Amino acid sequence: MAVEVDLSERARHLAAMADDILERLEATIRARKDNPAVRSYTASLFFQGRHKIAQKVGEEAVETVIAACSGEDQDIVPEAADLLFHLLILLADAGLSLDDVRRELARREGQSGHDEKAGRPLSFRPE
Ligand SMILES: N=c1c2ncn([C@@H]3O[C@H](COP(=O)(O)OP(=O)(O)OP(=O)(O)O)[C@@H](O)[C@H]3O)c2ncn1[C@@H]1O[C@H](COP(=O)(O)O)[C@@H](O)[C@H]1O
Repeated sequence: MAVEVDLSERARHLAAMADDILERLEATIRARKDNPAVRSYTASLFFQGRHKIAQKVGEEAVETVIAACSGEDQDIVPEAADLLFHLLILLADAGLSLDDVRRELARREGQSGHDEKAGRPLSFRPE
């Protein structure tokens, strides 16, 4: 019983930490968008525009896949961080935020992916 309490406290702690850094990073990214700094990588991506940002998201996603399929499991972590960072930039470029994604995930909460897929019109189910 005591172990269960410890585990759930640890899970809450880890979730709070994750929220924190994502919130801070999102705020930094928004600040770079509103006030571009000369030596800012983020600002340089906003300057290059949507296609470049989307391309970076694609590259980082592929690098995450490669790490998942060929490296040590720990190698996924830095690639996942790159992917999340660039995804936040893409959201910000589109005037969207983590809250929009949170709302979408909350909307889906409790609905099995299998059930959702089975409920799609046939035209959305190629296989
Ligand atoms: N979390 C990150 C972060 N993760 C990855 N990167 C950068 O993302 C780039 C992606 O790596 P790549 O090798 O794919 O990129 P590249 O080859 O340089 O780019 P391309 O020329 O291929 O487009 C690297 O330059 C990384 O340093 C990041 N750059 C910034 N941040 C955060 O954003 C904040 C603001 O950074 P600036 O906007 O640079 O001030 C920082 O304080 C950090 O908190």
